[in-house]
Amino acid sequence: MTPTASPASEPATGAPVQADPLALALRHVHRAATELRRGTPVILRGTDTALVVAAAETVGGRGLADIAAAALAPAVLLLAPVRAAAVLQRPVPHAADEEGAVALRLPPTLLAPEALRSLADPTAERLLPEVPERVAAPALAQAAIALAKLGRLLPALVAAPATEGAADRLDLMQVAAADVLDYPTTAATTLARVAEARVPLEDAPEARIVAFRAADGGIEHLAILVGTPEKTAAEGGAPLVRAHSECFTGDLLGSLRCDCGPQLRGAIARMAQDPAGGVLLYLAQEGRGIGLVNKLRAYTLQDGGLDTLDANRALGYGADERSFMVAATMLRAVGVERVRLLTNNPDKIGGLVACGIEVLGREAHAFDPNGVNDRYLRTKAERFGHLLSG
Ligand SMILES: Nc1nc2c(ncn2[C@@H]2O[C@H](COP(=O)(O)OP(=O)(O)OP(=O)(O)O)[C@@H](O)[C@H]2O)c(=O)[nH]1
Ligand SMILES: [Zn+2]
Repeated sequence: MTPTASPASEPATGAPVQADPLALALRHVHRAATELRRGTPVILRGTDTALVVAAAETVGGRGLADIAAAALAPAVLLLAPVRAAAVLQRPVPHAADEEGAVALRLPPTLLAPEALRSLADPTAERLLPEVPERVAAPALAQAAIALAKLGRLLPALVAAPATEGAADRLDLMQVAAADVLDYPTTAATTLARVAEARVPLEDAPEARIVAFRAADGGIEHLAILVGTPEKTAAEGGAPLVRAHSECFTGDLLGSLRCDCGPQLRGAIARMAQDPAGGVLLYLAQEGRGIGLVNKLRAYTLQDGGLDTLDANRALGYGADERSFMVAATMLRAVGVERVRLLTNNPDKIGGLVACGIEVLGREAHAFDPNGVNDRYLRTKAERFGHLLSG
């Protein structure tokens, strides 16, 4: 740079360079989700409304004071329908839905960090001083629930319509509700290759790892290329592909609660034996997209009698929060668009096909129950429709 040149972010005229709008939207949403994780409120903006929200799981006295200072009307608690039904101790219409938000009035006894955590978390339930009453949900409630989920927090938020100028006055971050709702799709479409290396594996000496990062700067997804799948694809063939969602407990620690560890190692070994080679997509979608902390909570609920699907719903999450658009984008980036898919899950086939990947066939990928994961595997077959034979 010459001494007279403008900074790299500005052209010679001095006018600011227009940042990529998609990258900007992602960055805002990512920062807003991080604010919620810290217990700081953020302001969601619609076309003509604004909602100040904080996560019930993390908010403290300071955050609640900011909400009170920003609010046009008393704060309510937003919950996913299934969690709301549990708190109200009665069915709520559409409580089986995984979409939607229910609002509860927050009397002063419940507008306190401890009580809010009890309302949010079915694994931390204590006797509440009173049962709250249902009220109409404010505009943008659905985007608030979506933002908490993106932060891998319990989908439970303190919320109030915000006054004009509250963001500047209280130094709170603002984010467009539409950007929050579009985030998963936008993040998947901005994935880019950022690093690549040869990594010989015990079961697959010819392996390479390619790392992908979305424009939000969030956690990376990995593609493990075994053998020469790109060559197979270039010649019109279909390599083996597995879309494997991250499982810290199963993949890394050898947890017996699931079948992820054997599926991961088994897929790599199988690809190494296949002349067409393979691609294992290691997707940062821990716990079917609910995150590790919530998966541990789901395990606690499963030890109390719920199965894996109902445990997710009791936390306020859907049965499966994953999108396979990330997987499709990565496959396209490595030149593989026709695949033989290693899976038992028909939703993965449908998800990839919907994103333009041609699935020529399914290869069963089932391992025997281990004495601990028997119920988990049974639930996957009975309630998720997993196919357990070729
Ligand atoms: N929420 C939740 N997630 C779990 C539980 N057990 C395992 N998981 C997660 O489920 C994901 C495993 O899914 P996959 O093996 O990729 O896929 P699948 O849906 O079982 O389909 P397959 O391709 O047949 O294996 C990982 O992210 C695990 O962390 C559970 O009890 N609750
Ligand atoms: Zn697992």
